[in-house]
Amino acid sequence: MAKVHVNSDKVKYTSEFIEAKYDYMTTGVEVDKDGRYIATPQTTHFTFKTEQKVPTLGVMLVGWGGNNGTTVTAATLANKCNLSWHTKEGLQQPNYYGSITHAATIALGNGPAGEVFVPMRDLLPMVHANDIVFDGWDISSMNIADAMKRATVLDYNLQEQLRPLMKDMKPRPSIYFPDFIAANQESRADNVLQGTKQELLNKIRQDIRDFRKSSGVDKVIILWTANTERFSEVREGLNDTAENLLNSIRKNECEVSPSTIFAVASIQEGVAYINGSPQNTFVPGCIELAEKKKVFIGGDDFKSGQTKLKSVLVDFLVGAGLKPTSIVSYNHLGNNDGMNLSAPKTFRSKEISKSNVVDDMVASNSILYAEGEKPDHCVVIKYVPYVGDSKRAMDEYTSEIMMGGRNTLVVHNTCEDSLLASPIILDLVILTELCQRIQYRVESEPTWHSFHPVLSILSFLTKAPLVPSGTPVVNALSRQRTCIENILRACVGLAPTNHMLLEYKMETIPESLCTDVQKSVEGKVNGVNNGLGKGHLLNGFHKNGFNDVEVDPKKVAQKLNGLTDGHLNGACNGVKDIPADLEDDREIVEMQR
Ligand SMILES: NC(=O)c1ccc[n+]([C@@H]2O[C@H](COP(=O)([O-])OP(=O)(O)OC[C@H]3O[C@@H](n4cnc5c(N)ncnc54)[C@H](O)[C@@H]3O)[C@@H](O)[C@H]2O)c1
Ligand SMILES: O=P([O-])([O-])O[C@@H]1[C@@H](O)[C@H](O)[C@@H](O)[C@H](O)[C@@H]1O
Repeated sequence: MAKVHVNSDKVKYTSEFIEAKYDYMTTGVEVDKDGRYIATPQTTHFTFKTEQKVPTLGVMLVGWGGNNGTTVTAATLANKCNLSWHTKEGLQQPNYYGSITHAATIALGNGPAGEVFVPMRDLLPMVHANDIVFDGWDISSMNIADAMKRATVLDYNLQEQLRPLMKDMKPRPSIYFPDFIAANQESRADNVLQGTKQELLNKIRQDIRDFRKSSGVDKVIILWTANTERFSEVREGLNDTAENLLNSIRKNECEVSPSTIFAVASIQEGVAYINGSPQNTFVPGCIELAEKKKVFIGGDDFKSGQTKLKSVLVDFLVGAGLKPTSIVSYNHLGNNDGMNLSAPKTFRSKEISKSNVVDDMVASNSILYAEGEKPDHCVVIKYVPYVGDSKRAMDEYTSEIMMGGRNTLVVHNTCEDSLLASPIILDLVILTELCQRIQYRVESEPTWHSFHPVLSILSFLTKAPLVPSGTPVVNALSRQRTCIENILRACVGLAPTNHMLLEYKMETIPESLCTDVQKSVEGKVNGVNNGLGKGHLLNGFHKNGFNDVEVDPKKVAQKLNGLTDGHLNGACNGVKDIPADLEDDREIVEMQR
């Protein structure tokens, strides 16, 4: 049960559903014959319905034995068992930092003491990471405890505590086509299925059914965190339609990749599939199959570090009217992913996903950029074994500023790749599962609908967001996050967050916007012109040197105006003099202004 309860006649809570009426307000834009933008406000009346029951969730990772797969498994076990461990800095507690569904908050609204922030997960019932059951496949047979050791991501003291819990976790044999990943991966490929592509597809489907049965979970989601593959060729007759793709698998076509076979198997089993790597798993035929089967798919390529920062910095620069003209992104890392990316064909997949992330932001500002104009953008990735999973990203952003000026930002960003990717894996599967429990209808139509099978709400978590055909690709991180927040808010009938905070910007506040203390304090304090704006009261006097006055705004208002509790809770009424014992305080405030 979610902890936030919306008090509205438009929101109905039952044991089974949360049902919320929501007016979706947008703006239609047309350009008239004179070149003017004609903006027309539009309102669509939605009803959202969210199942309250949170299922038990099984997550099958392709590449389970890798750095990300072992780390996310270990992290959930450490949190679930509340394992702490000694490091040179002291005793470390487990946490889910980096996960927006476990460690991020949203601004719910305004209370007596100002804005109220609540955990994002408190809006709607969500799976907790502690409860996820992991399974999966790997071309390496190493058990997950030994693979965790191989990954050298987590502290030894923690690994030793986790070993008993993970040593019996064995990745299932997987599909291995050497041509799709770097040749340097062959040495670990001792856990490989044999057979035609159709036989492999059938085996993966069998694995999914076997896991669902043996684990007893209510739902399964499959996520690819195996090595980056080269791009598959997209060709008419091969994979351009669902039918052609299925025929190509039946005909054992060599150009069908392992990841696409996994995706097809997942979709055919009605299981959502997420691609954490940059390759084009979702060839057109695979997307069509997902659409036909109404199964969620999402991707591509976790947005974890260097690119995540890029989608913030470029958004800031362009949004501020500054013109990035050159972006150089270099990084080196020493994990197995880095070794796999040292091959040109697999690097190319990553180069594409890391390079397209600025396109939407650049295209949003025709003042700065002419049609088709883009900043120089270079991506370099080098394999340096010694640094392991601790990727070093170095970026240089050069921008044109006013009157021919230049600004250059240089960033050094040490990204512990798997510790940044693991919370993203959790958010991907938790948000996907939540979306499976959300339905909507428009106006009073009888039919309930689900989100489009291509789950573009996941864009915040991916470098190269997969979106429904013909819809916009948004990479700006702030917009992506606000999209998630506002969709969750809509599901409980709350208006989208807009950061306007009009309540705190007006000379007089409409009755409907006042909270009790604001009414009592604002009306009386401003009246005596002592400069004690609500900001002072609501932020606590102690910040302004009033150490002897309670921080609680209600008590402060009472003290300021000798008000009874009844006054504080009442409507705005006449201002009284400041009691003598606070007279001297007013002078301090005047000085502070
Ligand atoms: N911050 C990050 O770590 C980050 C960010 C974005 C994307 N990614 C992507 O996530 C993926 C995993 O990253 P990692 O650091 O865990 O890499 P990793 O090399 O440690 O793990 C990949 C695992 O996949 C296995 N594997 C390879 N081909 C397979 C197949 N066909 N079936 C099953 N298993 C297979 C390998 O044996 C290995 O254990 C990579 O594609 C990487 O590009 C990682
Ligand atoms: O997410 P991000 O930090 O921009 O990109 C990362 C790359 O810089 C890194 O080289 C690669 O190994 C990771 O898989 C990840 O893709």
